[in-house]
Amino acid sequence: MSYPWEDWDHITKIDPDKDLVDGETFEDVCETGTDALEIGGTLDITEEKMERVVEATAKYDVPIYQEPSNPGVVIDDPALDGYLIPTVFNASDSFWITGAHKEWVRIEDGLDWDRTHTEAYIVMNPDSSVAEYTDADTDQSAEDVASFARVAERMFGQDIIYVEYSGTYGDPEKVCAAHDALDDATLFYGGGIHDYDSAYEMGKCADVVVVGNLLHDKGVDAVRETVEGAKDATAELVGAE
Ligand SMILES: CC(C)=CCC/C(C)=C/CC/C(C)=C/CC/C(C)=C/COP(=O)(O)OP(=O)(O)O
Ligand SMILES: O=P(O)(O)OC[C@@H](O)CO
Ligand SMILES: [Mg+2]
Repeated sequence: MSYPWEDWDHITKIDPDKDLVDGETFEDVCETGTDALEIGGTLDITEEKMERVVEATAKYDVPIYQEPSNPGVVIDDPALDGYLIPTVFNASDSFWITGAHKEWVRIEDGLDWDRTHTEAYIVMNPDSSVAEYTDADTDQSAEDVASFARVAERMFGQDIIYVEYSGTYGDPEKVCAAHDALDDATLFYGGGIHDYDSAYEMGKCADVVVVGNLLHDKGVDAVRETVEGAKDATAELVGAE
């Protein structure tokens, strides 16, 4: 089975609780060259805020995926290409591994399984909201991260492994270790990507880099630079094969 993210280099993550930079529009976001939009955040997300972003982005030619942080914010909108449902492999509370998922399946009838996919998160920044929220054990060596990645792919059949440093730039050695541990799964990296060089460096390790805060803090020109960094990293890797 092949999946769209196998061809992506760059995702822009839009936090529905945050504004775009003054004067910028969702059309500008879609014109950065990013391969997909992921809509989600950890704090203060509501269905209404989600709907607003989906409505504003649906008419452009970039795929849009909802990334819900809890079952209560999932929206049913045909404009969505799909749902990327996190599961946190290093959460201390099993609610964030399978518990929330069980609740979701219990309360919703008729889930659209064809559009529902999971992301196996390894949460690495202890100061992020997502680490606090899921009580993640972020003290993981490169070997630990690689082992989590391998477990996620080989034992739990995950197609997306996500090394998450939300809010801070991570350790490329750990991200590369995760990549080396995978056979076919796609490695997402997110956290602190802020310019061409950081996107290029992480793009050399991860298959897809995810850019979040930069969009809301610095705007679309800064995001475009990260798209270029991520694409150049992939082009060089392909050229070297
Ligand atoms: C079963 C369903 C439908 C949902 C459960 C989904 C789970 C397990 C969520 C766990 C938390 C998680 C991994 C959320 C994804 C979104 C994310 C990482 C947002 C970024 O978080 P931060 O940047 O730390 O938060 P803020 O930007 O909101 O401060
Ligand atoms: O906001 P930043 O630090 O870019 O992180 C992106 C994303 O991985 C957050 O879930
Ligand atoms: Mg954030």
